[in-house]
Amino acid sequence: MSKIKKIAVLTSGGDAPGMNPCIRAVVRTAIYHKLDVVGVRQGYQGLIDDNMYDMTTRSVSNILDLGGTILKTARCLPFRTEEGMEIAYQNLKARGIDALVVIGGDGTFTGALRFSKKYPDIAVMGVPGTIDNDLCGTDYTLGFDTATNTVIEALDKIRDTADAHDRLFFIEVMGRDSGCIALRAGISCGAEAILLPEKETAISELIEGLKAGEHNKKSSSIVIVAEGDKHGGAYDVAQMVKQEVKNYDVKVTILGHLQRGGSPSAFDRILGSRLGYACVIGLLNGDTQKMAGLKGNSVMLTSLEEALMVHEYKLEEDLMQMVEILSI
Ligand SMILES: Nc1ncnc2c1ncn2[C@@H]1O[C@H](COP(=O)(O)OP(=O)(O)OP(=O)(O)O)[C@@H](O)[C@H]1O
Ligand SMILES: O=P(O)(O)OC[C@H]1O[C@](O)(CO)[C@@H](O)[C@@H]1O
Ligand SMILES: [Mg+2]
Repeated sequence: MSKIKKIAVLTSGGDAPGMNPCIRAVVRTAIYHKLDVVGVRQGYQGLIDDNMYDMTTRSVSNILDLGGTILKTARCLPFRTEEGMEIAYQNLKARGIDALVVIGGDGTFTGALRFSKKYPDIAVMGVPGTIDNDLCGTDYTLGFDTATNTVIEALDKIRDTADAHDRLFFIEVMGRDSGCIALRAGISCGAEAILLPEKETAISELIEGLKAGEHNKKSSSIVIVAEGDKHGGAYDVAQMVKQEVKNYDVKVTILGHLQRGGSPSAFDRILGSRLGYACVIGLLNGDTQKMAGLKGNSVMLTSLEEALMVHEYKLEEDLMQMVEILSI
């Protein structure tokens, strides 16, 4: 028999499509199992400000198709301090909350793990909610599929105009520390080259590849630059390449925050529902400091420590090689 009686749920870090279906699943699974549920507004900031409200089954009606997060989110500096964590803990205790579900990325999990080690009497479970797909223990994070599809839609449009004008485009996509969107979107759109934060590409190699494309009578070329690439952003890379590929008219597009918005894809709605459900069942079974993730087609629980290990295995070397071959 579970000791948990009241759980709080929050979304933290960058918003990601699929967070709302996940909140819905957490709330309804908990209520079905006779738990009380509290929604925390603005991530960890809401814990510190005691900005929380009681949720009912109707609090999450008709939100499956909404992007963003009905609970709002934030990047909260005070939660990184011991004092901030203590205030958050006291606010949770005052409300009789004995478990916390956090939906967010690696930063959110780092905070959750620290908090849980300091205050183990509050059980903590995580759902990987970030467009970055930079967590271990899950093949996909919530929002990655929708964001990648959003990028693909934009890239297809850019290819039209690039082709019409015989231009070389440098497109910057999100991923401060993660090249997952860049790689998947690049394969989907036939990018000529992809620059990732996890793997340094020599500018000389990039130029050589673009010149080979020119030689092979390519009319347009697209280079995807993940924002965390070591050479800087797309503007910096374009500047370095420009002098060397004189025949191309060079343009730069930064896709920016449009990548985080929009209605979640079917994949993200289903993933959010499954992972939110699994977190509550985990809490009922006495689990804590774990993340619910998808491996193959199975939902699995992984320790938060393991979830935070390096994600580079998601950028398979053979895929990078394939990009080179398929773009000749
Ligand atoms: N070391 C830490 N200790 C305590 N809290 C932390 C720590 N790192 C991050 N956090 C908390 O988690 C929040 C979210 O982290 P971050 O801004 O890195 O986003 P994220 O969860 O990684 O999501 P995304 O990368 O998708 O935007 C931070 O604003 C902060 O409140
Ligand atoms: O502008 P913000 O909200 O700080 O978010 C930017 C960061 O968030 C992410 O999009 C993840 O949500 C990163 O890829 C990016 O670097
Ligand atoms: Mg992150």
